[in-house]
Amino acid sequence: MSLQAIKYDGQNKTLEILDQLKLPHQSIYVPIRNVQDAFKAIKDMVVRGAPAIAIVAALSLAVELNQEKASFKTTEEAKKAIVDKLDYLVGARPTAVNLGRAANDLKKLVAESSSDVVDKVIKAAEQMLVDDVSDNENIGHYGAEWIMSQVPKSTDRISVLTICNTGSLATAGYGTALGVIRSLHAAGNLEHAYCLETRPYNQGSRLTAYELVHDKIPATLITDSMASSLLRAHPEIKLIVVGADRVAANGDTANKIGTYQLAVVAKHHGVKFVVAAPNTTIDLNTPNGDAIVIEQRAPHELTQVKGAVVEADGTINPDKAATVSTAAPGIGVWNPSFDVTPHELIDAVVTEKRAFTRQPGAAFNFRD
Ligand SMILES: CSC[C@H]1O[C@H](OP(=O)(O)O)[C@H](O)[C@@H]1O
Repeated sequence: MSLQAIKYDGQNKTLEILDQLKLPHQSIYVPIRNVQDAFKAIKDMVVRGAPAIAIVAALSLAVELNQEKASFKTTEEAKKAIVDKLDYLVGARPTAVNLGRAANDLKKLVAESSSDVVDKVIKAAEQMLVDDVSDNENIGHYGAEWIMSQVPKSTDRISVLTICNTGSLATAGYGTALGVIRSLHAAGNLEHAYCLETRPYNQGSRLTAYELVHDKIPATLITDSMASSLLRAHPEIKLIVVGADRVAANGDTANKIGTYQLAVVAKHHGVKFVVAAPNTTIDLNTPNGDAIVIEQRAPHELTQVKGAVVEADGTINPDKAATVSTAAPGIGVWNPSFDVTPHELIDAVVTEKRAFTRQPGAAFNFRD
C-alpha cells in the first residue's frame, strides 16, 4: 500500500504519480514526461488535491525544461517557453488556487531572472515538493493544538468527521485536514475518525479510507447523506475538519461539494468547524466566496460508477474493472466539484503558520 502520490527523482529529473483512479485496489504509478501529461492527469483526476496538482504541474515543467534546456538559444526564448507552459497548465482545473499560485510564483521568478532561468525554475519547482510536507506537519500540529484548546481539560480524546481526501494522496505527504487527524492520533487525542464517501469521485471511500486503514487509525466510513444523523447519534463528535481548494480574503472557503452542508449541520449541532490548508491556499486577491470559480465536471462522473469486479466468491478482482450506469438515461445532471462555505460557519482556518480565528460577526483577517 503506497501513500506517496508523487514520486520525483531529482537526479534524473523524472516524475511519476500514483494513479488515483485505480486506488484502493491497485497501486499503479504512471510517468509524467511533460506538461501535456500533467495537464491530462490533473484534468482527468489521475492526481487530485489542491496542493498535489500544483506540485505535479510544477514538477512536470521541471521535467520538460530539463529535456529542452539545451535547445534554448537565448534567455528570452527560454523565458517565453516557460511562461507559455505555465499558462497552459493552469487551465487544467480552475478552482484550486494552489495551481495558479504556483504558476504565478514561477512566472515572477522568470521575470526577475536575467540568467540561468531554467535551472532556477527547476530548483523552485523541486522546493515546492519539499516545503509541502513540512507545511502539512505544521498544519497538523497547529490544528490539533487549537482543537484540544477548545474542549474541556477533562477531555483527552475526541472524535472527528471529515470529507473528501486531504491526506498524503492530496499533497506531497502527511496531508492537511487528514494531517490534523494524524496529529491528533499521534498525540493520543483521537477517539475515532469518521469519513464521508464523497460522491461522485469517492475520495473518502477510496482514498481517505485507504489512508486511515494504512495508518491503523480507528475510523468509520459513512455515506454523504448520513452526516447529520451521525452527529445526532454520536454527540461525542466535537469537530468537523475539512481541507480547502481556495480560501477567500474574508474566509469564505471553496472545498469539495458537500462541505457547505457539513458546516450547516455543524452549526445546528454546536460542533466546531475547522478548515485546514497551507497558506498557499489563501487567496487574498479573491475578496469573498462569490468570486470563486466553481469547476463543473462531466455528467457521466455522477451517472456511472467504476470499480473492481467482486467475484462470485466475494473476492475483489482488481484486474477486472467495471463501469456501471446507476442513473436513468436522459436525466439532467448538476455536477459541481466544489461548493463555498461562508466564513460565518467556520470557527478556525489552520495553516502552517497558526490557527486563524475571527471575532463573532467579523470576517477572517489573514494579514494579522
Ligand atoms: C488538501 S486537498 C484539498 C481539496 O482538494 C480536493 O478536491 P479534488 O479531490 O477534487 O482535487 C478536496 O476539495 C480537498 O479538500
